[in-house]
This record gives sequence, structure tokens and C-alpha cells, in this order.
Amino acid sequence: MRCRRLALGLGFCLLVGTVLCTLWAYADSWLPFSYIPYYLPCPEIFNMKLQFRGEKPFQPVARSQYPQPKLLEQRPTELLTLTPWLAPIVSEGTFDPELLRLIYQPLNLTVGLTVFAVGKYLGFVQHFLESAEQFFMQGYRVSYYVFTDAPAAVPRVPLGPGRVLRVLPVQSHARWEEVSMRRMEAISRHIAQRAHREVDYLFCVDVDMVFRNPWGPETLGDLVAAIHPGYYAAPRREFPYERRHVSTAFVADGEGDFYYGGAVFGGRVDRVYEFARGCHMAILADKANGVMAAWQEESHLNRRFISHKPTKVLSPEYIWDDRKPRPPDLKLIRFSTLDKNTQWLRS
Ligand SMILES: CC(=O)N[C@H]1[C@@H](OP(=O)(O)OP(=O)(O)OC[C@H]2O[C@@H](n3ccc(=O)[nH]c3=O)[C@H](O)[C@@H]2O)O[C@H](CO)[C@H](O)[C@@H]1O
Ligand SMILES: [Mn+2]
Repeated sequence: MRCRRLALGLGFCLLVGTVLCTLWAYADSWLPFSYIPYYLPCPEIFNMKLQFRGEKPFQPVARSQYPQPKLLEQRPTELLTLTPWLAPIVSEGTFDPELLRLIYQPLNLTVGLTVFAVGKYLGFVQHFLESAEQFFMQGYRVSYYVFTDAPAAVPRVPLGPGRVLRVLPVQSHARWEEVSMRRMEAISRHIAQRAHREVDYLFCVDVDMVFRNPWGPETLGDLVAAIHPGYYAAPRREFPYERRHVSTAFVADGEGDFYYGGAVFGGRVDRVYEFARGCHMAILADKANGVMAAWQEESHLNRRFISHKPTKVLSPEYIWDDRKPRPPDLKLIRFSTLDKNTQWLRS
């Protein structure tokens, strides 16, 4: 009798267990998103949960004709094309734009572009947007996010089909360094609150720049950095990393890959969120210690890219500086800093 009861009990437990497991597996596969938990005692942003949109299925390339890739052919560019951690370094000649178009256009992607235009920097917006309309992700859906302290003054530039402009109010700060550094906070907050639902990829760039040549799907990657035009030929001991131990952006001699520009970074929206949030946390830690890194958020960005390597690196074609002549190694300039009156802007 006891044996029978035990067997019945065991059988019942097994049945309930199987039903629960099946229910769990069913619910898991039907949940539309997953959550990343955060346990940090920081401002609200650290408790925000990010909803991930499901991965888009990869579509095979439609019937297409393009040159055969040749293992033994001469190098298409004198620049390095692959990092030691096997991330491609993108420059003219390393990719076939037509082939990339065939691969990426059917994916129906939306690409976001954030810029900050606080105070006098509002004056750059018109030229920036007009050039982006001409060259940035042509043929794709684009969301421009302009963060400004004067929303009503943002010029309404005519936009192509599938392209939208969203103006987001931000606070102004007396010091330009503060405006520049606060970008990491505003970007991560904006992704968590809104952008993760609106875009697949997001690039975050300076506004005092213009597009001069096409910037297309060759730039899309999980986490994307751009090599600073001032240091692409310099040995790493000369990189202007933060060298004081007291800062969380500290980089030791002998560390570092490339010196990346703070004016361009991006990637898949969830990866950009993680990245910007990490930089913001490091900036907050420095603030608590009364420290400002040598090149503000650029120092933190560089520190983080050493431990969180970019999966794609853009050559200085994508972050040039009008104050420098184009060197013969660079075949074209796609995005460049204007020759601006820095003293007046920051006064
Ligand atoms: C050549 C050089 O010196 N580069 C440094 C300088 O870049 P930049 O001289 O390019 O910095 P910047 O003056 O363009 O400021 C960065 C961006 O912040 C925004 N902004 C800044 C101030 C302001 O009052 N309003 C406003 O909207 C705007 O989008 C601007 O493009 O400073 C950065 C600090 O973050 C980095 O350290 C760069 O390495
Ligand atoms: Mn700039």
C-alpha cells in the first residue's frame, strides 16, 4: 500500500514537472523581448531595462554580378585591413558598395544618427543635415536625433523619404567640456527610453562636421569605432590617453590599439547602449573623485575600446579634419570636421 502511494506520488511529481517544463519552454520562446538586469545604485538610467528587438533574419544576396574575391591579389589599399582581433578596418577599396547594397537593402534597416547642438553649436545643424541627406545611408531609413537646448531653433531641413528628424531637449551647461561629456549619459538614456525601439543601428557623431562622400552599410557592425585623424600614424606611447592612475580612463604604457576619435562611434543599438552606459559610469566615478579625463569622454571611449574591442573599425576617411591636408594614403574623405572658430564657440 505504502509502495503504491509512493509510486503514485512520484508519478504525479514527474507529470507536474513535465507540464511545467513544457510551459516554461513555450513561454520562453514566445516572449517578445528579454531583459538585462542592473543592480547598480546609480541614477535612474542604471535601473532601466532595455527591450531587445528580435534579430532580423539574414537574407541571401539576390542574383548579382560582382568581381571574384582573390586570395592572392595585391592589397586593395595600403592601409591595414584587419585588426589583430580580426575586426575589419573599413576604407575605400576594401568593399564592394553594390554587393553590400544587395545584402543590406532587403533587411529594411533603420539607422539612427545622434548629434548634439547646444548653444552656439546650433549653427552647424543645417549644413550637417544637408550633407547627411546627400551622403549618409542613402536608400535606408534614417532617424536623426538632434539634442539641443533650443528645440524651436532647429532648422527644418527637407528630408528624403523614410528619413525623419527628432528634436530632443537637453540642458545646457556653462562649460563646453560638460556638454561634450554629458553626451554619453543622454545617449544611453535616449536609447533605453526610445531609440532601441526605433532603430537597428545607431551612430553618435559631432555636429561640427560634414559628410563629403557616401557613408553606407559598410560602416554597420556590432560595435564601431573610428581612428582619430591626428594619431593614425603615431606610436601608441604618443597617444593622448589619460595617463593619471586616479582616473578610470587610465591607460598604461604599452596598452592600446588605435587612438579612436570621440566624434564618431556606433553599432547595433543595444551594443551602443552598453558602451555609452559604461563610459557614463566611468565618467561619474571620475566626477565623484573630482577628476576630469585629459580629453573628456574621448579618453573614456578610448579606455573602454581597449577592453571592449570594436567589431568594426573605420579608417580616418570617416572622421577627417578639414584643418589637415588629405594624405595620399586616404583615397577620399567621407566625413570631416569643419575648420571652426573654437575660441568663439567655447566662449
Ligand atoms: C582636435 C580636438 O581637440 N579634439 C577634441 C575636442 O573635439 P572637438 O573640438 O571636436 O569638440 P567639439 O567642440 O566639437 O565638442 C564636441 C561636440 O559636443 C557638442 N557640443 C559641445 C560644446 C557645446 O557647447 N555645445 C555642443 O553642442 C557638439 O556636438 C560638438 O560637436 O574635444 C573633444 C572633447 O569631448 C575630444 O577631446 C576631442 O579629442
Ligand atoms: Mn567636434
